[in-house]
Amino acid sequence: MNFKLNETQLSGVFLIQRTRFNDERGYFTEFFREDFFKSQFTEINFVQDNLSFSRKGVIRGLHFQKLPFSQGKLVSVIHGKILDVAVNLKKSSKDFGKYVMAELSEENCYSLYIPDYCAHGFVALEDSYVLYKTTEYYHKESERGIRYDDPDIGVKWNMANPVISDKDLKLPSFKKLIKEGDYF
Ligand SMILES: Cc1cn([C@H]2C[C@H](O)[C@@H](COP(=O)(O)OP(=O)(O)O[C@H]3O[C@H](C)C(=O)[C@H](O)[C@H]3O)O2)c(=O)[nH]c1=O
Repeated sequence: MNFKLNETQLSGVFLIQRTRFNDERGYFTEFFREDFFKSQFTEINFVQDNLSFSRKGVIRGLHFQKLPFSQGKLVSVIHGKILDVAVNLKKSSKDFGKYVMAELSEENCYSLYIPDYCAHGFVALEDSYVLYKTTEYYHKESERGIRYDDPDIGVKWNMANPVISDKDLKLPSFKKLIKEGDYF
């Protein structure tokens, strides 16, 4: 099998190492195999693929969709390098409010599986094309998020003067999100 699953310090979030076959022409790598995922995760069914391009310095996130439209995500980098972040929003979890960060790049062939009870975001360390599969369709009305620089979550983005959308700059704090009951 061309995939190796590694646990992270956040329960339910997994780093997947993809095999890359290099030769004089370039390289080949499998991005996704249903049999591998079904063998590791029982209820996983991806329904949508997304591609976003981010210039160096862009931060997108921290986003999630509320139940019943919550989305598990399999995040990969086709070209470039990102620091990918998942934040546990499951109230009953020992990891509630904690985050994990993983470097995903074309070079390291890592993908990150993020369960649907996590918020997701990333910073582009280089111009990057990010391809990710989701286990639920986009549902605009269910979109929620937390400010990228929330002090209670404390993500260390290591990016001076990041480029962030107006929409993301208006996202609530983690404390406000909890008050509104927007957690799992
Ligand atoms: C996510 C999404 C967006 N759109 C439309 C809505 C906007 O007109 C435009 C840009 O959307 P947005 O600014 O929300 O894109 P991102 O900031 O990259 O949002 C994503 O970034 C973080 C990191 C995520 O994990 C989520 O998938 C998602 O929230 O694409 C769609 O038509 N379908 C979609 O699935």
